[in-house]
Amino acid sequence: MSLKKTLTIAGSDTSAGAGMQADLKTFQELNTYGMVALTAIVTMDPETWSHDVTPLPIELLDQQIKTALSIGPDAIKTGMLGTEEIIGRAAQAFKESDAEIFVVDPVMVCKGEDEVLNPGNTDAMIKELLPLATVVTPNLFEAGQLSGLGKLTSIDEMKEAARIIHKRGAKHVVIKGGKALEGAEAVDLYFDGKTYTLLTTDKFQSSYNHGAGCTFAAATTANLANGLTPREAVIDAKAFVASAIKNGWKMNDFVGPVQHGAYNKVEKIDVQTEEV
Ligand SMILES: Nc1ncnc2c1ncn2[C@@H]1O[C@H](COP(=O)(O)OP(=O)(O)O)[C@@H](O)[C@H]1O
Ligand SMILES: Cc1ncc(COP(=O)(O)O)c(C=O)c1O
Ligand SMILES: [Mg+2]
Repeated sequence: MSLKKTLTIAGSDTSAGAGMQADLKTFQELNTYGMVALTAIVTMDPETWSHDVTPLPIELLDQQIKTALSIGPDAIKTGMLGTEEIIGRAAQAFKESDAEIFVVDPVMVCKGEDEVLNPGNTDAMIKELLPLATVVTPNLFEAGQLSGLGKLTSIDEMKEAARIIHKRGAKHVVIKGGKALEGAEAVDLYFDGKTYTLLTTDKFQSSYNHGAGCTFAAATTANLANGLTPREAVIDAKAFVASAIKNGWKMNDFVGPVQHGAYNKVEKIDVQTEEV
């Protein structure tokens, strides 16, 4: 059987819990052939863990995309894009490809950093990426930005944001309440244009959750490439990332990555679904 091919257009997280490293590990765990077009390299100061983001020359991104498209990805995912120009290139890459699946993880901030990567990016994401997205996976903050509603604090507000983001063109929307929404459970909201469904697991006490968002979107991408419906793909991705978070580990005094292989190698976690 030939493997489905999954391409991520994303940044490199040198600590390797998030970014393209998370994507490739997840693509591999879910039996797809993972490929990368790299946008930027993120390094961390060992003393403070503050992040430096160094973009790659745009010509080099163009060359990578050309190579990757010649191999014929079945599904394309975006992660950290960083600039409006790169957002435009990612949209163009999907349009030029034969892929029918486009998963947009609208990365605006890194966990532990409160600085938005580049405020102008939000408009470019709305204009260029949302109309193409099969699934978009904002966290609570990003959903507030993409919908224009600002800070979201309740399921009702998440529903309103999902409706607006869907209207802006994304076919399926998952707003990750995750770590940011108060409560004893980790609740995400899935909207397919008709029905709102809450996806819920226990909220694990782990603060070793670096890379959770990338891992969730990468698992969604691989699941779609492997033929799951969008609803099945996001429910299974939620189970995949829940195992990864529960089994996250302490890397140093600043950060702990998720364990990308925990779903296959340690335990599977139940996801409750409820229409609201
Ligand atoms: N403590 C936790 N326990 C269980 N699931 C979590 C926890 N924190 C986040 N998640 C889940 O991990 C996924 C990524 O969410 P989140 O960490 O909010 O995204 P991001 O990394 O993009 O900010 C979501 O499915 C979310 O519900
Ligand atoms: C290259 C890169 N992409 C994406 C992210 C976002 O990671 P998360 O999955 O924790 O939202 C980070 C965070 O450090 C990163 O370095
Ligand atoms: Mg994220």
